[in-house]
Amino acid sequence: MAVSAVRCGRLPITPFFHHHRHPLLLSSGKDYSLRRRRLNNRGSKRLIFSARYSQAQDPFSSRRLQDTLETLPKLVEDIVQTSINTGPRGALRLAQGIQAFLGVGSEWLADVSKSTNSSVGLPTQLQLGLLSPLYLRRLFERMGATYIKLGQFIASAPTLFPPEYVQEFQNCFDRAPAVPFEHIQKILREELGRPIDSVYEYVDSTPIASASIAQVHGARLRGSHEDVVIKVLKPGIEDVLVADLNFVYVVARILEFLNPEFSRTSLQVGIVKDIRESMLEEVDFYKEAANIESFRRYLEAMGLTQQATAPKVYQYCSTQRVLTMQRLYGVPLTDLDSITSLVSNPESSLITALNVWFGSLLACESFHADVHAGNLWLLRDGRIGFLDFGIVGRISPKTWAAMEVFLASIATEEYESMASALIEMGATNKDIDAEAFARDLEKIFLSIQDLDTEIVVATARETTTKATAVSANLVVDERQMNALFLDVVRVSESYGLRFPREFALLMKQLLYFDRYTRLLAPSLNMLQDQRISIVSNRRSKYGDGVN
Ligand SMILES: Nc1ncnc2c1ncn2[C@@H]1O[C@H](COP(=O)(O)OP(=O)(O)OP(=O)(O)O)[C@@H](O)[C@H]1O
Repeated sequence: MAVSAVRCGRLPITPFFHHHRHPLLLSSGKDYSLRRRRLNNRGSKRLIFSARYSQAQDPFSSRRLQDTLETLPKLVEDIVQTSINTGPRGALRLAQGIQAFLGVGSEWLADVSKSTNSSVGLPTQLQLGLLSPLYLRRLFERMGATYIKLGQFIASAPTLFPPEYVQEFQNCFDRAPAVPFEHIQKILREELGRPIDSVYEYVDSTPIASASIAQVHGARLRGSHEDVVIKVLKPGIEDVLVADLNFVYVVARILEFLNPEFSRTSLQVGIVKDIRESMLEEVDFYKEAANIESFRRYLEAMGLTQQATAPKVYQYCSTQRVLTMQRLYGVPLTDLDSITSLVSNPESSLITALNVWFGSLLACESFHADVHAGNLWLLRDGRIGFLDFGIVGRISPKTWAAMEVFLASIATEEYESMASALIEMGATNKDIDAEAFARDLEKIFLSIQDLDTEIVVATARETTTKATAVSANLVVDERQMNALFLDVVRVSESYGLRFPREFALLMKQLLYFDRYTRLLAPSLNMLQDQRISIVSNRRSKYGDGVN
């Protein structure tokens, strides 16, 4: 089926939240586009929810204050112990931190002086100083590895952080200056325990990529002459991580001390533990290698190796700090021009990628939780390539079953089942008024009509019949869609629900996929298309499911 779409100022897009109240079916062959812009002021036009927000107890009531003071000695002891563990690397990191702080501080001052020259007052962004989402994000980028990951974690955890921060941190990019090649060579020699040229015919001195944690170089294996890439952990990164994670831990402890409500919002146990674990996993390439291998086993077991692949890992030249893997050749799935030169039907490549990924949610021990544009490729041989298994998630069948109902309910606009699916997923010990919850969810989705919307008309030609069907979709832009999702989370939380991290990881992933869909298959509705099996029918066939 050939698909083309009318561009309406932006890229032709199809919504993930397809709103079927609005489809506009037109007579065949006639392209039509309509742009609809309505007042879009979500800040002032807040929805009124019937939920009761639980009143946090005053943290400084006399009883509470007494309790809090009793925990002070433990806090001081913890902080002292953590500082001792951090050692001299703490001082070095502090110096780097001050440098980053001064850098972003001077950017802020420059912006303030520009604003004070204008007649309009100081924007809120500037009033908040370095704590505003924008400057904090810039500060994090300058602070490197831990903070960039922390920033990306904030972006992927709308259940835990304020929406303005979640949105701003979606722009938190992980690029870092390359480490000189001599340092990389030294690490390779030490890790391999033998001369580099006994393992590789050559290693390209110019890196393919350099991020905060690792650097990637192209190479060729001696003997088999296979093309590989070597991912090398940057020198000293573990020290930086230990110092930073300890610092984050201390901050969390202090926050918890000042406001014990934090412990209930799982800041302490949840966030810090999660960041600590997932970051420490990312600096252990044995873990990444194991994730890749498990994904390859899944492809093998499901007979999907003709459709998709992940790079083969060469164990004999991989260690905790060096990962040697098969070099894949292809283009990122978002590079439309290159993709159309490789395949005639980008839509079917996208459908394959979606099916393989959805299939892995339960059939594989872990799912790839970071399939952003750079990590999902269309290979020269037409297969889909999955890269970078540093961040993975694990989902229980119970959560996924509820997630399936939730996704289906978005498509069918059944708010009762949406409410019960969310209740099923979110941990709570309260009794929830499911009906009121469903009504509040409905309000959110009805509010989609207040968004800056656009109708995209797609013509889809059935190649066999040559008939042309024209359909239209109401679309919302990505940020607004995030806002919509955040509204769902916020109203759910107002009913006392707390979602597991995997819920946020899944939603983030769906938003990435939505972006690919808009680009490659504008008339495809990911949640409704029969060719995409979101509802896992393969679950029982491969025994490695997680419980
Ligand atoms: N097997 C491979 N074949 C070809 N290129 C690769 C391969 N693995 C990595 N690369 C290249 O190196 C880049 C960075 O690799 P990878 O994503 O694994 O590292 P990272 O440090 O985790 O980066 P990020 O977190 O930004 O994705 C990829 O975007 C890709 O261009």
